[in-house]
Amino acid sequence: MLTFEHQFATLPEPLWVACQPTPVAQPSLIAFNDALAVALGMQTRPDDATLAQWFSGNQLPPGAQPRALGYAGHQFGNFVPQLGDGRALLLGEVVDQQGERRDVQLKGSGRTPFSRGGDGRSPLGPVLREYLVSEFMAAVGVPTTRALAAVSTGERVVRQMAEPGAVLTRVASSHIRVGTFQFAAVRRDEDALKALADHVIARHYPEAANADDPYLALLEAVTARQAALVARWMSLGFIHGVMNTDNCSIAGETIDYGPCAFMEQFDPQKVYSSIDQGGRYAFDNQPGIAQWNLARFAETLLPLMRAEGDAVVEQATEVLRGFTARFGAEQRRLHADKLGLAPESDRAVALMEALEIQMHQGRMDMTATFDALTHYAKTLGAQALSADTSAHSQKEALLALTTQPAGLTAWLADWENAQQASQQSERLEAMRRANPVVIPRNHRIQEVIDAAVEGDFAPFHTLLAAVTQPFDESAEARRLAVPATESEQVLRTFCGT
Ligand SMILES: Nc1ncnc2c1ncn2[C@@H]1O[C@H](COP(=O)(O)OP(=O)(O)OP(=O)(O)O)[C@@H](O)[C@H]1O
Repeated sequence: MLTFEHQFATLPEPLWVACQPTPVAQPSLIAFNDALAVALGMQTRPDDATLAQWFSGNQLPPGAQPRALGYAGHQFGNFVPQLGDGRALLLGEVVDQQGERRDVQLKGSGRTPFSRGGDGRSPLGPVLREYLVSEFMAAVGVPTTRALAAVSTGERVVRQMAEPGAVLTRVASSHIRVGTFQFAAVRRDEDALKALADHVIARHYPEAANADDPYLALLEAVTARQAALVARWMSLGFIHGVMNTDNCSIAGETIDYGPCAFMEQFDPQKVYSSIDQGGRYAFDNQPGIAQWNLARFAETLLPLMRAEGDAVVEQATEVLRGFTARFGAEQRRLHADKLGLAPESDRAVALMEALEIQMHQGRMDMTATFDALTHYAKTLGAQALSADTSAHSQKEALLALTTQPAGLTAWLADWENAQQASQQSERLEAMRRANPVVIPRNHRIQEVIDAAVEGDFAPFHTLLAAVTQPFDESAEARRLAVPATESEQVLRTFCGT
């Protein structure tokens, strides 16, 4: 059993509202994440029917006290003072086997006081997308919310057309966002704001409590986590798609997988989301947007900070400026890993910039490029040891990915040079782990959703197995790793609300 606690209930009530889920017609379990359930402390697994009842919201798991959390947010730069959990309910918190607190939340469980005009529901497609992508992120070590369960409701939800409905159970270090702070700040409720900040410090950043100014230290800690997070996204070609302040997690986890996508052909200005018409959340804009979101966070904290007047603004600005250096340091480390270079290599950044130009000009698939480069590095290492001759064919495989082989050949010569000093097996291992074979490609997700809408969940389970073993080199993994052909490409993603 999961033992639910309610630390959030100690926060003042404008920040949350008690609310019950709305039962669904015919809950049926699509997926349950047994490994995560065990990590959360579930010792015996209830049967599927019970899990379907619990994780559709039809019956509450023992101890759960559902709450909708309030939050505000800048959406595409425009401030909305009240958003909140319009289709989600926090069941409670559990302490996992590591002693960490985790929120367990239903998403798609019916209307709440924050629903505005919405129906409180979620279509099946976005539930499967979030399940697949968040579990992939966890498998490659990117901080993320997790998927515990997906349940179909037996009801239809009406969007562009009627679609099957589903409920996702999501687990997070917490669901507190920059928007949660904005919600308290816009009400000028300093007590709620302070209670929230103290709660976050106690839960996520206890070391900040001992700083001269705990709230400045909180800003610094959240800035560090966001910088590290966005660097990880960039290293995988991940485009979040809707980096509003209400989707900027205070715990530094990826949250809200609505219109997200992994870039295939490398393009720094790539946008998938149909609602991101101005390209605000394009691939290369993501670090700057994260910093912008953190500035909105800083604004909410100013009244709590110790210094006053210009001094407090200067201090906060200095911390925000630090984002760039933190992001850069993390990115350098990740670049070195992706290229199979020693972490201290000063050539990683220049080589990566040059490779990005090659990938862009040569219309190269980003994931396939790094996968092929990893293979090539391995054969080069083997060649040095045993005169292996497959390096030639690995190089050919890499060159087959580009429309500009001359440019890539020249780049490879520079890279091989830099590589020579770094051929130890642990470097190759780090390179492999920085470069997954399988990612949840957009067209594969779409295939899974199309089959699931017709009642066939087998493709979902196949893809889930592959993306949660993303470094696997099996034939099935290789099949799912193949980039979309031109006709298969998914050019636009949708919020899925
Ligand atoms: N079908 C719906 N019914 C009611 N409210 C909704 C619905 N879809 C979205 N919302 C609300 O609209 C706002 C923005 O939606 P958005 O898609 O960013 O969030 P979400 O995907 O529902 O939630 P999260 O950020 O927790 O993953 C949120 O307040 C959300 O609760």
